Amino acid sequence: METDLSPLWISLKTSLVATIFAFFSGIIVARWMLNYQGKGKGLIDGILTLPLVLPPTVVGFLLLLLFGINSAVGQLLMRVGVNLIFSWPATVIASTVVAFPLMYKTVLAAFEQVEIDFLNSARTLGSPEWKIFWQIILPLAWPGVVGGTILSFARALGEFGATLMLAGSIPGKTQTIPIAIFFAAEAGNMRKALIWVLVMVAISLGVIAAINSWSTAQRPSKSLKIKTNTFTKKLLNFLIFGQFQDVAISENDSSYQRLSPENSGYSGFPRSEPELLVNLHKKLPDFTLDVNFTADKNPLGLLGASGSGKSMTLRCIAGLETPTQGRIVLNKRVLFDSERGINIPSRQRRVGFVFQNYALFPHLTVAQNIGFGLQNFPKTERPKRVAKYLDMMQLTGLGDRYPHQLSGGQQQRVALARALVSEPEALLLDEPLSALDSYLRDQIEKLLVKVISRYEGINLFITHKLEEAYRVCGNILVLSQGQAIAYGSKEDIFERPPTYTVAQVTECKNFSPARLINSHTIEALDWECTLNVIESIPEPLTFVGIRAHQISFLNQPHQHNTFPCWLVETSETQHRTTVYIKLHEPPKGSDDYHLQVELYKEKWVEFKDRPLPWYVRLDPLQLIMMRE
Ligand SMILES: Nc1ncnc2c1ncn2[C@@H]1O[C@H](COP(=O)(O)OP(=O)(O)OP(=O)(O)O)[C@@H](O)[C@H]1O
Repeated sequence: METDLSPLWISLKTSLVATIFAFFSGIIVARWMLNYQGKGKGLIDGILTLPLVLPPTVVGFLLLLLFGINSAVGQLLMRVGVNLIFSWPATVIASTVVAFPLMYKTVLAAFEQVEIDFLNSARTLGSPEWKIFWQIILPLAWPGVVGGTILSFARALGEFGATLMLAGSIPGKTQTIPIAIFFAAEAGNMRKALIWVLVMVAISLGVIAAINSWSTAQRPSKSLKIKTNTFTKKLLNFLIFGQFQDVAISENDSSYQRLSPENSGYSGFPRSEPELLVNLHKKLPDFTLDVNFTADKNPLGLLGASGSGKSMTLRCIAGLETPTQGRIVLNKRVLFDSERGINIPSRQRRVGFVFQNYALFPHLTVAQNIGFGLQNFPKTERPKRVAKYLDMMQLTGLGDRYPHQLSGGQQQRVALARALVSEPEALLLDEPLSALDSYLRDQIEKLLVKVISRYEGINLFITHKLEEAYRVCGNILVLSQGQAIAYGSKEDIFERPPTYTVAQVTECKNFSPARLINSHTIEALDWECTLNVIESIPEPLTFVGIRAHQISFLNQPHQHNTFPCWLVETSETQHRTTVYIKLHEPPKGSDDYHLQVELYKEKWVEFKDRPLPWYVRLDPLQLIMMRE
């Protein structure tokens, strides 16, 4: 008996075409839903997912209502001579409708998994949203897209109820394998049904094997190790550098040596003194940011406790967050003005951003990462610029590696090169050294200081390390609970912090409430002493403080502001000892101390065995008088 193989071909043909439709529509709709923030998002998502949860016969019935000859669509199609019902296209429609939600849901989930910092990073590098989608979101979500495609194919292949209702069971025309199995079994032809069942099982096993192999391929992406094949790499080269072949990036390229701002093709860098004016008000549910400052060529360090609003300030300047009110002007260009309704998108701000976690694109090589921000530059110039910055950041020879093949320090330098390569007018660094160990930190900090000193734009630098801020920046802005509480040269901020909070943020350890006695004398209430002062006393005086390393011990009480003291306890780091002391009388316990003094170990070893009491001097020149 000759076997009619038409159900196999119809099934494969239908599933394939339905998968192609589901593939494109799923990606397009998922992309749209990713950005859609309007009303009814949940409802729209529910409607799009409905065919996944409804019984297929219900879907088939609804499709009949939509496309049947009595419906508006059916009537319209009839007028042009098309009757969809009980035709092969009807099998495709039914399969597409049931396969679509699987594609849409899987792809949307994959899109949502792409880290927001990758997208923000691409935005600050000047990429429009459609490029970000093609070059970042889609490649990173690709394993999910493939998984969704395989699932959609499997669902389309197994479709039965909706197809039967809309397309019927016409052998050689609309009869698919699942329908053939049903009718064979119903007619008592168990042998025929079994053969189709075995065919289905074989195809299903093939699909499961495909899903498994893709899940395995997807797993490395979690550790950001994306496998990129040669074709993908070339394609990305084409998208980024404008050429398919591997981009020759060599520091020996003579044309690279000739590159200078004058012949670089870029003419946008302002020749006048750079200036950034920031006046920001941003209201969040549990936090309000209110800062107002200017920055010039001198690097500005942003200091403040965790959650004080440092990152939010940088993100508003870069256009990654929108202030509720305010104005941001960079080199006379208004980037944001709430009153005039101006909000320049991030990609047009010409602001380079280095993220705390670097946000290097894991599927792009080092050269492609650095070249990502150069897509508006002439094609011939891009590799030369990349080579220049590879060299500047001591990354020569690493252009072809992927981020996961680099050390933390190398990744940091790539992030810096990527932010700088297009010569932005401002460079914003959000704790750029925080992920490095102390050895690398020192090395990269030196490089950073060198690079920043050559950089001609505005530089804002967030750090939690005071020494780092002191070494890298000329000016300091101190934030506390969303407010700028001090702003000035680093010397002023560190030597004369105006308030208790600024002194705390700049790591002053010793404080006492204080009261004015006369223009040269104050009383330190907690320390139970009277102190002579030299500097002018602020009004109203509330606190006096002194930094732990600026307190000295004497052998004899022979000067002003010298008091007998007793040792309470000590704590040690590898080079320094912190000594806790009680003034005027012996301590009653380990918490009973007035001051902490920091000494180099050698000095402490010299001193520690001397008989008590010792004498401690609070130098009038080192006293910090604060208002609050
Ligand atoms: N998208 C957001 N929605 C609501 N609140 C937010 C959002 N982003 C930040 N915040 C809040 O804004 C405040 C400031 O956050 P920000 O990240 O600027 O702090 P930070 O000073 O940079 O802290 P850290 O030093 O820990 O990075 C925090 O209280 C934070 O919870």
